[in-house]
Amino acid sequence: MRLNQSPEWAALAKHRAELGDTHLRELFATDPVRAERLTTRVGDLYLDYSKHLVTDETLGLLRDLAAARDVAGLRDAMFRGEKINVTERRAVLHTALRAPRDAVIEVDGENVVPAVHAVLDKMAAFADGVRTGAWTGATGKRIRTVVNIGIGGSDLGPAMAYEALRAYTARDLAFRFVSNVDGADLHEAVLDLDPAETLFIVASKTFTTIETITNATSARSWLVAGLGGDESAVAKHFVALSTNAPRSRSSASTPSTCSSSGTGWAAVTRTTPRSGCP
Ligand SMILES: O=P(O)(O)OC[C@H]1O[C@](O)(CO)[C@@H](O)[C@@H]1O
Repeated sequence: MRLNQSPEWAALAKHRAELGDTHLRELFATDPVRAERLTTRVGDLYLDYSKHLVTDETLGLLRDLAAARDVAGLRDAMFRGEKINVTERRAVLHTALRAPRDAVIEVDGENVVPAVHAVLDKMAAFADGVRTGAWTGATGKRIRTVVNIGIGGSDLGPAMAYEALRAYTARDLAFRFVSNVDGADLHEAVLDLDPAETLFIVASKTFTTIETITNATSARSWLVAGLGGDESAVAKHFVALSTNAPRSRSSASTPSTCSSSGTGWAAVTRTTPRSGCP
């Protein structure tokens, strides 16, 4: 049964209609401790839903809906590593990405935490190299601008992380995000950049997304043209962020890029054509 056809959904919709034009001011006036009652702490997060149009009845109806859809059961299945992503038939282990090194999270009987940390370590080592200047562009110049090419979650995710952690970014590095397949987006993003100082991150979970591959291919042409036609320069200016290691390795835009062991954990790593994948 679809969510919006369930009796619990209908009860919520009816309740919403009954609330009508009730104003938050009325809810605060009739319940002076509302601000204390309808707030909670979860770890570092302070959640304040007192300023939403909710009453005790609303919360009860929401709980009924969650119970009817087995949210708690699915949450537990997620933590157990069961394949609750039914469209991709895979586990949804965002929890594993945040787990400490010594945690044990099993998928199909295998603890995935070491694989996650191996990828995180690789990503950190690469990022450190860019920040310190140990990783340079093909001409030996330091990387000054990082351009993320991706769409949907592969644009919003990196952009959100950048916005959230902006205060901690290296101030001698600039970051740009290209997602629109309209060539104007990439054109404007690289207009004032020196290819010798530019690193492209091609972010795509599947590495099959037409907009991203199109933009990456255009970026590659811009880079090679800007560096005097030197195709080998691509290896120092493109990395892939993907769960599809084979595809990202063979991509024309990131021919020298390796992902991790194909474990399904997103990886951003690279190598030179000479050294092969680590
Ligand atoms: O990361 P990918 O595989 O390039 O996909 C990009 C986006 O395209 C979608 O698959 C569909 O819009 C989104 O779910 C995803 O964020």
